Amino acid sequence: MNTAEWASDLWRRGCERLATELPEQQFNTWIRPLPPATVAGEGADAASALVATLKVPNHFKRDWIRRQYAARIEAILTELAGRPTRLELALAARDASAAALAVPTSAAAVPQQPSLLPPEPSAALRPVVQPPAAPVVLPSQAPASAKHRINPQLTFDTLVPGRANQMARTAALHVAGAPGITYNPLFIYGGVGLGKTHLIHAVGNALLKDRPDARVLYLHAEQFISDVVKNYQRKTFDELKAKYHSLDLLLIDDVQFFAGKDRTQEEFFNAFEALLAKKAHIIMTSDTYPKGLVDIDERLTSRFDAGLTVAIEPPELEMRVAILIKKAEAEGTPMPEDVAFFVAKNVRANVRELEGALRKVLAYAKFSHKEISINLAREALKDLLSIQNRQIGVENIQKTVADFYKIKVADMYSKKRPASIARPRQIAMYLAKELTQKSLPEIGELFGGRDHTTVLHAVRKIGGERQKNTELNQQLHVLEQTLKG
Ligand SMILES: Nc1ncnc2c1ncn2[C@@H]1O[C@H](COP(=O)(O)OP(=O)(O)OP(=O)(O)O)[C@@H](O)[C@H]1O
Repeated sequence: MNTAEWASDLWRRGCERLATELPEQQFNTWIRPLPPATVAGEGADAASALVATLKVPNHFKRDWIRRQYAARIEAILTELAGRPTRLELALAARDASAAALAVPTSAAAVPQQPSLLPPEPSAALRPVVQPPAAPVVLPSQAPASAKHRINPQLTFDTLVPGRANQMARTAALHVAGAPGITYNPLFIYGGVGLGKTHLIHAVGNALLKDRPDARVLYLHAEQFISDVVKNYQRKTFDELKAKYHSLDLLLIDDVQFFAGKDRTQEEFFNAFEALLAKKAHIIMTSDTYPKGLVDIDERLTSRFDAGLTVAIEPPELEMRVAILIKKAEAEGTPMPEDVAFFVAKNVRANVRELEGALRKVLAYAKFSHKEISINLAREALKDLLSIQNRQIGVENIQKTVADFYKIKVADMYSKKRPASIARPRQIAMYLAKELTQKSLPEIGELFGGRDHTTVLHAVRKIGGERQKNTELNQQLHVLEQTLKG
């Protein structure tokens, strides 16, 4: 096993272990999306420490992972490697290997001997948990190597509409009907499993239905990165250009993966400009809004934001019910509404989890030869429900929010009023109201004997601000997901 394989294997095993230790939700939110880890020091003196470097896309995630998981990751890697292993969390572009890359400032400035350049830092180590394999579609004119299918199941018809995806769906429908005109680029962001990939496939499918000869390409950002690396190594820049610059519609998933990949960003910038100039449409997805992206060149992020940026939120109860009913029907096993409500009330995080729960219920009904009922669903989802039903306590909310904003838990009960303390306290009150059954006076009591009107004020203030302030909204999502763990 060579060094890269050894490091990759170590990280893979570390992830497997973490996946068994952490609630699925936390693993999926914090560990699964991480780009590749590199490990330095292996193979040297067996007593010396290894340094595992994980690249994280922004300060926010770095701080959270450092506080919540770094010690455990270090302990696991130390055990698996049999050597002390220190964890470093690097903002993608600032680590040494990325900084060492010479980056051409324009396509014309590409070095004459690109093979002398090292590949993108992550090229040697693939992420352990890959993003879902990305189907690609190109019509007949496309280079043969890139001919694959877009997923025909992911259409507007199979996408359940709701408040959570209303804006994004409307914008996507608009683009599908008249690509290249308005909302270009369309930037869709939101948490894991909320339907971003589904939505952009739906645009591709719709356009191809109208115009079967349209050149449509769907790909995950990781594939773009490896395409750039491959073409640089082979010096086939024309192929790269031919593939991307000639499209009518480019659908690119998870652009946060471009963080720190300067050469990739350069090529994407070129493709982006070429496509917009010829009125081809670009739709991107990401886990955060353009200004929240870190280590992506500002000239790119400002362009990302120049068309329309829309969020997809976690689905509300009615939408979750509708999704369950529709998907059960598609499986040929209708789900009674009361059962759908029961499942939807208990599985709240995202659509992917909802699908997982549905699969369990359907399989349970099939193998036990029983009708689908609430009792059957309760039995089928026993493990999941025991986790969900773990009460979220106000104390846990106070601790999580205090950790997150780096204040003392004691400040949650104190009378201190500086904004750096008062605001996290208001956020904790808001979450306490949202995530627990406690009344306003009870919450006030748990926050150092405050009056219920103070709690009400905080709940209204944070609730109102979250509608307008994307950064706050994002932070609240992260806190909610972590607390629901
Ligand atoms: N509104 C919806 N109606 C029907 N199915 C949905 C809806 N939203 C999501 N899904 C389904 O949920 C699953 C997860 O969705 P998808 O892969 O599109 O999420 P995502 O936001 O791209 O997540 P990630 O960032 O983790 O890739 C898919 O099977 C998708 O078809």
